Amino acid sequence: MFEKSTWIRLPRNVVVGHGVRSSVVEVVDELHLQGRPLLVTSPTPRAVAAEPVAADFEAAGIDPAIVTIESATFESVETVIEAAEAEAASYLIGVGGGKAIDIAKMASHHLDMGFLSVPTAASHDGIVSNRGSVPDGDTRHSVAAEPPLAVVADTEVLAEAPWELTTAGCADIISNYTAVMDWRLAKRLKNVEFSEYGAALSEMTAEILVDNADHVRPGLEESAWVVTKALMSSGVAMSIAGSSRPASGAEHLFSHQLDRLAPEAALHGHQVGVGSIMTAYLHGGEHGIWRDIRDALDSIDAPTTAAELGLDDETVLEALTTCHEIRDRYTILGNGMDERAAREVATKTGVID
Ligand SMILES: NC(=O)C1=CN([C@@H]2O[C@H](COP(=O)(O)OP(=O)(O)OC[C@H]3O[C@@H](n4cnc5c(N)ncnc54)[C@H](OP(=O)(O)O)[C@@H]3O)[C@@H](O)[C@H]2O)C=CC1
Ligand SMILES: O=C(CO)COP(=O)(O)O
Ligand SMILES: [Zn+2]
Repeated sequence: MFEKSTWIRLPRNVVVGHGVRSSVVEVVDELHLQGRPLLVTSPTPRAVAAEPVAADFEAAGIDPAIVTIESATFESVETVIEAAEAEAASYLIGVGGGKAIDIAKMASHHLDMGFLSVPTAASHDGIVSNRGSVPDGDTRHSVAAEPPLAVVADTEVLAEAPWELTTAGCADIISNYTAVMDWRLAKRLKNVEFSEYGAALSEMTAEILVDNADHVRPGLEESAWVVTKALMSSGVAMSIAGSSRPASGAEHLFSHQLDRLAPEAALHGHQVGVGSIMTAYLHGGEHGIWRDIRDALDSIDAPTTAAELGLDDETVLEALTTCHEIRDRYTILGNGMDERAAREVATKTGVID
């Protein structure tokens, strides 16, 4: 008897383009959302986009509330839940980078409320996904969360953000190559659930971005357009898979461990990009695709070495040898890397000297 079932949750409206920030109120209206919005933001995005969006709501006769969070933690999720209750909010709007959007997504899941995603940086592929990712003690799991009802991605805002945020988004997409390699390996060795559609979409997204790398240049609004479309596509791959597997393998374990060992040293996307160079080497050896990944990162100005991440060699090696413990996700790292093997892969790929 056939007993499979799946439930793919995706946004109803995705609005991308020049100046669309001013469409947030219209998008809310189109979704028939009633009552008071709570804008969930972080310090810089508050000034860049949350306050202008709040002003648009006021002009439309709607009184919005705003809460600012500083970090991607469960305490921040709690802060937002309390603010939503205290302010009698009816729905949430995450305005910011990955931190603000993840926290809004997770709080709205807990509150059983709708949420909109308004990215201010093309820096991560959680813009559309129904996963939230925050550290939990010594571990980190991406948890099921509310997918956005709608996404409003203003390329003018995204293009004005610091360039390294956009290159971080590119690197988060380029890392899909190794994430899918790890996923296939885990399917073969551990029989983990695998989605051909999720994997194919994730790989195709990385392919299209790399093919369009010439259009990803500082000062070009078109860069924000190209990268944001890729970030959305990667998020849809995660929603199809019902897991972050299409976009998160050992290179993400490496980055999550760096977040613990050297908090705020580098952006999420940049860390996973460097991780991806090394895990591609572990998958394919000298003649694998690690050089293609390094060159693709280099071509869009993303870091390819520990020094460019602002990290010392020992921190990179510690992360490589311990990151398999951070979550129960089988990858090319297996039960962990030997220290000399870690030094060899990091040296051969030029990540450390
Ligand atoms: N759920 C998912 O599927 C995914 C989740 N993630 C998560 O997303 C996070 C990484 O996202 P990322 O965006 O790099 O992290 P942040 O949200 O921390 O943003 C990075 C930096 O950019 C700043 N910033 C954001 N927008 C602008 C702007 N327009 N102008 C100037 N500065 C700006 C932020 O300012 P400020 O400090 O003031 O906030 C912050 O300093 C991680 O927590 C990661 O785990 C990543 C991928 C997928
Ligand atoms: O960053 C992500 C995908 O790019 C989310 O993955 P995690 O499940 O590792 O948090
Ligand atoms: Zn990521």
